Amino acid sequence: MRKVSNIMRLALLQLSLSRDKAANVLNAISKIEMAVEEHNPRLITLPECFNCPCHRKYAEHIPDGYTSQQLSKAALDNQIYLIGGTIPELGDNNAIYNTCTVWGPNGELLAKHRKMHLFDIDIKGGIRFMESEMMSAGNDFTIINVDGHKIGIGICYDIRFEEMARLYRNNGCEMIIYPAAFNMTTGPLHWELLQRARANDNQLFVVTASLARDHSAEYVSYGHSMIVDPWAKVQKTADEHEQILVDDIDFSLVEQVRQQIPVFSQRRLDLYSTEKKSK
Ligand SMILES: NC(=O)CC(=O)C(=O)O
Repeated sequence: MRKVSNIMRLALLQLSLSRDKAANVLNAISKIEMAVEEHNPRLITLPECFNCPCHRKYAEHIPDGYTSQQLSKAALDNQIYLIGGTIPELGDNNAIYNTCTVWGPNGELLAKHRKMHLFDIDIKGGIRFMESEMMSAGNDFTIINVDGHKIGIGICYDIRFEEMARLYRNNGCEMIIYPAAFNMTTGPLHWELLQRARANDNQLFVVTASLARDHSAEYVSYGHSMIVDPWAKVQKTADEHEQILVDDIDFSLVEQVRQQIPVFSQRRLDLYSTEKKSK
């Protein structure tokens, strides 16, 4: 697809999470409207688990469930591309997935990405989390095309897996978007580091949208939604509070860094490789 423009305006919505799922969806919709009215972005991204914790009791079918229908309408009403954070998806097999939906300006479901790497960690004196006790892992990579620009989708813990980002780069992506919610143990240590590492390794934009921090919540999110450019520079970042982060992406930076530091053509593929396996 022909590139319409090298500049794309993004809005990242760093949202608070209440205990009321419908109120969380309404909050997202009103922040989408606010972002569009004030900044006219082409693409808006919501955080991981933006409407509820990832539990079976909240799970919905996609695209027929309540949240999907609201996101579809919001994309259509506001004529935007919408990366719909994540919601717990009830799959046909009765399994639950942590799933990101992607909506086009006509309200159509362009893609859904099921978190591929489940967040199972046990840090002594820090956080223990076993996502696989509730959720199943997705098996598919997701690349969308917005105005001729290929964008890969990952979810939170997926960012730790360099091979996945590399595969997106190898398939032509200029950006990877991760709806996310790091925590107060790993956030200060790894949040920015991982984004800059993925951006640097693959010479593309890395974009994250996080939940806002709430110390009274069972899971305390780190916040700090971020845009990192292909030079691995933090282009823009939020603090920990609920907010709308807006900036223009200049995709010509991708080509610029790839030309000036041509690591991809300098790789020794005669000695090593990273390939997608067929199922
Ligand atoms: N919450 C996650 O999926 C990932 C995370 O917090 C981390 O990798 O650290």
